Formats: sequence, C-alpha cells, structure tokens
Amino acid sequence: MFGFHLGISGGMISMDSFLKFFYQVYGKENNIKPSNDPYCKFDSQILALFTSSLYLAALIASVFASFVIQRFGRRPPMICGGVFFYLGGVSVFCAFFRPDAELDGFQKYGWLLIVSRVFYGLGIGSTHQSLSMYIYEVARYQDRKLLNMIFPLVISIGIFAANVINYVVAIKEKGEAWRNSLRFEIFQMIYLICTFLLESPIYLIERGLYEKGKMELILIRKTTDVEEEFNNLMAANEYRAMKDPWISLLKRQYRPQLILAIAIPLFQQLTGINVIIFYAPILFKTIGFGAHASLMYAMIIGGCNVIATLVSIFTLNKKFGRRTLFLQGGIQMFICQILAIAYKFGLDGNVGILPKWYAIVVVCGICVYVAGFAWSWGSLGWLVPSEIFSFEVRSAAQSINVFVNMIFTFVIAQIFTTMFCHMKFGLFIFFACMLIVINTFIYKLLPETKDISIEEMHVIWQSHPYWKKFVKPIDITISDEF
Ligand SMILES: OC[C@H]1O[C@](O)(CO)[C@@H](O)[C@@H]1O
Repeated sequence: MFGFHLGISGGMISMDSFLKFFYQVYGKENNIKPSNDPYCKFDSQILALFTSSLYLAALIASVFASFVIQRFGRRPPMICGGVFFYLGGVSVFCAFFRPDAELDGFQKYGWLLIVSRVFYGLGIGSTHQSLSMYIYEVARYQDRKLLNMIFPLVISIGIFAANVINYVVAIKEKGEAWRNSLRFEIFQMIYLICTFLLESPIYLIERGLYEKGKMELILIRKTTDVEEEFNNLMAANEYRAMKDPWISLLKRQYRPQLILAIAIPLFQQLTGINVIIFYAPILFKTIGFGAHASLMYAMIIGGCNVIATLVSIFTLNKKFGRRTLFLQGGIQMFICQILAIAYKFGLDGNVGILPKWYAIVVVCGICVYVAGFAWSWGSLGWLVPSEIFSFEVRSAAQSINVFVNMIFTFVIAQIFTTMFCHMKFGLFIFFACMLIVINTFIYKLLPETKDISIEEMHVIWQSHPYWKKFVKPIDITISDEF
C-alpha cells in the first residue's frame, strides 16, 4: 500500500482532466491557475499538497505510533491503520460514487480528495513501524534478513502496480481516467485483515504477560517445542528492562547508530529517487511527450525498479559488500544526473514534438538511474540499519529511521514542482551535488556490514578511523538472536 501510494499520484496529476478538475475546485478560492510555461504548469503548492499531504499525515501518525507500539502493543497501531485505510476508502467513495456526483458534485466534494490522502497517510504512518517491528519480532532469527530485503521489493511492486493501473485506465478511458485510478484505492480496505494477527510475544513478555506470550509463541511457531526460544526472549527482556532504548541511543557510545539512523533515510531521499517515482509522468509531459506515452514510460521505469530490486536481493547482495553496492549505485546515479545536465534535460524549454530517439535515450537514462538506486539505496537503505542497530537501541533507532524517511519524502513531494519551475534542468545539478556528498559520506563513515553479526559490529565501530572516538571497548552488546 505504501508503494501503491508512492506510485499512483504522479500519473494522476499528469492527466489533463485531473488538472482541469483540480484547478477548477481549488483554483477559485486559492487564486491559482496553471501556468503557460511548461516547466511551471504544475507549480502549485496545493497541487503538490495532493501528493505530499499523505506523507505529512504519515509523519505525524508515525510519531504517535512509536509511543503506542511501546505502551499498548504492535496490534493497536495496525488496527488503527486499518481503520484509517477504511476511512480513506470511504472518502473516495463519497466523492465518486454519489449519484449526484456530476461536475458540480465533484466540485462540492473535491476536498475529499485531500481528506482521503490524509487518511491513507495516517494509515501508512500507523502501520509502517508497527508492521516492520512485528515482522521482525515474530520471524525466526534466520528469516529476518530475507524479510528485511523483501520490504523494498514489495514497495517497488506497489509502485509498479500503481503505474500499470494509471496507464491501463488512461488508455481504456478517454477524459476522466484519474477517477478510476482513485477508485482502485478503495481496495485497500482489505488491509483490515491484518487486524486478525496475534500480538507479538515479545511485547507480551515486556508487559509481564509471560504465559500469554508463551501461548502466542506456540501458536505462531505451530509447535509446543518453544522452551528454548521463550527462555531467550525472557533473558533479553530482563536485559532490556535495565536500559531504555531512547536514553541509550542518545549516549555517546551509540553515536554511530544515531547518526546513521538519521543519515541513511535522509540520503536515500536526497538521491532524488522520488522526483522520478512521484513525478516522472510530469517530467515527460513537460519535455513534450504525449499523455499516454508519459504514463507508459513511467510504467517501464516502475518495472525496471522491480527487476533491479530482485537482482539486488538474489544476486548482488550475496556477491558484493554493502559499501561497494552503495558506492557503485551512487556513482551510477551521479553519472545519470550529469548526463541529464549535459544534455539539458527538456531541451532547455524548447518543448515540442520530440524525435523518437530522444525519448528512448531519456527513458533508458532514467531506467539506468532507477536501477542504480534500486540495488543500492533502495534495498540497502532498509537492510543496513537492521545490521547496525544493536538490540538495546533498535526500536528507537528504527522509529527515527522511519520518521526521517517520511519527513524527506514529504519535503521532496512538496518542493519538487516549485524547484522544477525555477531551476528547470538545473534541478539535476542540485541532486548531482547531493550525490557527491552522499558518496563521500558512505566512503568515509559507513563500515562494511556484510556477514557481520551484531556482536562483531562492536569491534567494527571500535576499529573504525572515525567512530572509534565514540565507541569504548568495555561495552558488550547482546546477541541479535534475541
Ligand atoms: O522504490 C523506490 C521507493 O523506495 C523508497 O525509497 C522507500 O524505500 C521510496 O521513498 C521510493 O519511492
């Protein structure tokens, strides 16, 4: 669902019928109208809010969720998320399935579009952390790594599904296709199924409900032979009771984890990936591609993202170290940005009928960029934190990770159209500079974590040229098996 929302809005706002509707509904009161400059046609803060409101809501919900997860368990935020998805669906339903929903009706109910995005955002914010924590806690130790890698894969599949829906509804239907794209969102109500999940045994043990925790562990593992695992969970609980993860994370000793919990999601967004994921159809239309072609190219790029993520999980991650992949992907993305600048992406405003070869070069260039992201920052951005956040600070560090990811997803969604209007192809200079900073950071500050256990990580920090200043040899870290 997260992936689906990342992918759906860009296609919709590139559809002329949507823009017309949007400016009709919101333009009057807010004095906005589409510009004649092709780079500025989409430059409206309210239009950007249609995309970004979801991430702003997700950001706020994720803060609440991280407290609820600790106090009331992993299930309540999942159930709240289900209710929010349901309300998002109801808002779309009210706006589009009403018998009087002719143009006037749509104008009257247009605000429900943003309301539905806010509900979906609250749903995503509530579930993002609780689900990833739940999966981590319930999974067997040996399955965790794979599950962590599947996370970016399912996001990319969600994005691709949204791209396909946008394209198919647009070619099947003339005019008001975006309404059908929105109707697909209603299927998210199936998320309510998640409310049937059991509570995490780790949470129950934390709350002193030992018997219940053991029962749920038996149900989850489908065997009564859980004594050893249960005893491990109890031992880990005693250890955890002595240390609050938020207080620990602020200690000097955990500085590498704190900095990386902020830097990894921040840099993942500053690679500029969401400029493409959110706004590829707009970029294409601006430089003169047709409406259907723009949606088709966005779909090809979405497909490329899925394939490259699969390649990353099943081959590259097994063969190459994390640093190598981060740096290789970063350099690949940097070269693509430089090419976009050199060839003045968008022909510097001379939009019109474009030769076919130009379209092919642009789309291939973006595919190479997206592939570079998918096998570096896309997959490692979720995997590496799980390898470096030690047990005692994991929940706090993971909350920060999700929070920072949401802030910058929101920022990019909100400022892109304005940046594009003012900077034109110079936008790529900004992201190219960011990639220099990002690659330098990885080169200097990220130690290799492939095939390193959490206990060994401690030694890695101590022998790192920079982090050794912070990490003292005496502190021990509890095994990741807990
Ligand atoms: O697959 C690309 C997508 O992955 C994310 O970085 C999350 O991991 C999103 O921000 C982006 O849209």
